[in-house]
Amino acid sequence: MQPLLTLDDLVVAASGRRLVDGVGLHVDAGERVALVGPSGAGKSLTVGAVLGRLGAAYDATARLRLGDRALDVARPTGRDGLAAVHQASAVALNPVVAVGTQLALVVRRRRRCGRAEARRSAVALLRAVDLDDAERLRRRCPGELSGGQRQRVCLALALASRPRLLIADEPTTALDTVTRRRTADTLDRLCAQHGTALLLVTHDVQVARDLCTRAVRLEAGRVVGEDAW
Ligand SMILES: Nc1ncnc2c1ncn2[C@@H]1O[C@H](COP(=O)(O)OP(=O)(O)OP(=O)(O)O)[C@@H](O)[C@H]1O
Repeated sequence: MQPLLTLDDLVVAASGRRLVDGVGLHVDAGERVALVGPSGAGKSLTVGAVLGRLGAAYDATARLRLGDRALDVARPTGRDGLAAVHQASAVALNPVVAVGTQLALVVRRRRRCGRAEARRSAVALLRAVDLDDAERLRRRCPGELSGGQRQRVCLALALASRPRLLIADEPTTALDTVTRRRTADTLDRLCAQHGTALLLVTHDVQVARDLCTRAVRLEAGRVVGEDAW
């Protein structure tokens, strides 16, 4: 079977330095893979390249495929079926628009449905990420939510497009221990429910073990090993 995502020989350089050197990995449909390694190992640059979001400061080359599509690591186009959530996702929320409205917009873009249906879907998505009292919460702007609630809204936004692959870059790192556990459980349940594949960036081996079945280990910009459990 063809992997859902294949990355081969990723090289990322900036200011004349090779920061990522020949990284390769694959994720099968519905599979959950962790990208682990110490700070500075190249995890974020690797997923940035997969998302085509590295920006002009970097020179990046690789062979990258999503299903049968070849993608360019230097541009974010052609990523249908792929969604991302990261540690700082919450800052990308529009601070002056109610979170329910932001979600409904994504739903409408994807499904071309009416406003009422999009609003119902937005509430359902907020409930799906275990946000209590979704009906009331949808009317609030991001600043009126806690950090953990905002991170869940970001997860709901990522899942609103019904991705085949979710890339989660340290999605729980900024949260306290209890909220981290709850968010990891939600991620686990939602991926299982929808058969969504997961590429999880984490430096927390326990989170990797809880959520994934395989880990690719990075160090100093190179793959140094793989673990499966
Ligand atoms: N624009 C840049 N110029 C020079 N070095 C850079 C640049 N961007 C990133 N780096 C370096 O590239 C290396 C890999 O960075 P990356 O953010 O991918 O690490 P990471 O594994 O995600 O680390 P962390 O877990 O701390 O987020 C780091 O040593 C970082 O300092």
